Amino acid sequence: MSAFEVIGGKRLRGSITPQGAKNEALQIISAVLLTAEKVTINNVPDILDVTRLIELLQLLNVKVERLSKNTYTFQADDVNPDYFGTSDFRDKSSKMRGSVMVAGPMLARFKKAYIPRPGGDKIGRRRLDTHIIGFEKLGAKFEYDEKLNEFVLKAPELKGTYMLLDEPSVTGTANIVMAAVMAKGTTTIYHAACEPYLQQLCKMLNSMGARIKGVGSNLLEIEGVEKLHGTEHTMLPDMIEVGSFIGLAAMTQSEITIKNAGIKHLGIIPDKFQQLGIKMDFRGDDIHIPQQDLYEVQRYFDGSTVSFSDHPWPGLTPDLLSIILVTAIHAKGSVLIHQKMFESRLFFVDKLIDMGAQIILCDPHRAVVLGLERKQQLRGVVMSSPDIRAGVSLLFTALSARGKSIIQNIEQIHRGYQDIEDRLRGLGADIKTLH
Ligand SMILES: CC(=O)N[C@H]1[C@@H](OP(=O)(O)OP(=O)(O)OC[C@H]2O[C@@H](n3ccc(=O)[nH]c3=O)[C@H](O)[C@@H]2O)O[C@H](CO)[C@@H](O)[C@@H]1O
Ligand SMILES: C=C(OP(=O)(O)O)C(=O)O
Repeated sequence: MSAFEVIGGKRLRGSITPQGAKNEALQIISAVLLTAEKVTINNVPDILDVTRLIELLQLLNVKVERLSKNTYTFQADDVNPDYFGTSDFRDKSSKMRGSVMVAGPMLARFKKAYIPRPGGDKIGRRRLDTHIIGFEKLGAKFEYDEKLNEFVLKAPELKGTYMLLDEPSVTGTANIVMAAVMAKGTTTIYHAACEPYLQQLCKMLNSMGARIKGVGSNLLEIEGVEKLHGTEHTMLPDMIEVGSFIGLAAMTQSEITIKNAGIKHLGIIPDKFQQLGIKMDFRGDDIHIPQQDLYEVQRYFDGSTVSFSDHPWPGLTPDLLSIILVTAIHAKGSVLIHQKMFESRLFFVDKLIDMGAQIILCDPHRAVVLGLERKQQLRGVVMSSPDIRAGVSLLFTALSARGKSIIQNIEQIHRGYQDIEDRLRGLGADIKTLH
């Protein structure tokens, strides 16, 4: 297994361009199964989870052509649904969360779907109830195979209906939308997730002939159509990468410009980093972060301590809380980080404490960070990346620490960050891979 070796404490400088969005890519690439016609997708991030999903589609007999590093065409005109339900499919699905989203399109087009236990980050319970209940409401029958740990769904006919989701699950909403676009009649989904990932999925489906209204809200109305046709779609810049790079600039006291950041799709993300005291200028679609020796955390109007907690869109995405946590380590002031959705995403603070950070883990969901105000430096240590966002947070913390750090298990980071070593080196970081 490879590791990064990082010599920290250097200021970085330059420009960096975010990749196409990981979590959008997983939805969009699954959606190519909904038509027999050709679909062209631009700005596909070259990351492990995407490569694995594309491999899964190829095994389902989808024709895949790579036109350039980040542009692909897909044609699902001769799909082999028998690959579903094989042990190879189960094995490959268990390596990423995104695999769960081939179920919606398969159900819509081939009347049958298998959902083995998906992979993805081990960050707490990640139930699939919203997906399964949504499919059931559309008319699918399911069985759960306890031995194989797999849901088997059958739906000779999907029928539109009203549903109020138990929670606005991101992948769950995407799956139900994809199952509903060719169902008979109208499907109404209330309490739907509405992240930019979903807005982009709906936009793409509408350009394929679907009839989805309410895009961007938590009330979607989908009028079923007979069939969908081909299209061309371009992925948005990855908002989690944009947030990550803002944190990196501040932590390493660097001047960095994030090019083509997709500012209008970032929602509350820039405001949250501004609350940490980080200055930024918006120049067209670029975000310029000036070099700042110290940033001071704001307080609420009543003078109380600021807390950062996750919330479904348009609230703060849970995927940025680990980055916000490590960014707060060097700040002037204290913050509470409250990770509501996942119960195992904060344990990586152990390693940060080893490095010299002042953090109190109150319980699995809450941590208080007492900013060091640049009065103390962090020291490099050997650590292992537990999940994708904690991994990149540890990497950036290592770049802000004195001396050498080793970050093991970097496959977790490569799941979601394209060419991260080269891109950081382009900013002047001292980083190399140890094989
Ligand atoms: C491939 C992909 O797109 N993964 C993202 C997707 O995962 P994913 O779609 O798996 O996440 P879900 O939206 O289903 O929910 C994640 C967890 O949060 C809980 N939950 C969810 C909504 C809510 O209002 N309250 C609540 O507690 C769920 O029970 C679950 O345990 O969305 C997550 C939440 O933004 C992100 O962290 C993941 O990066
Ligand atoms: C939790 C994440 O990914 P996944 O859902 O693919 O595990 C993430 O992208 O932060």
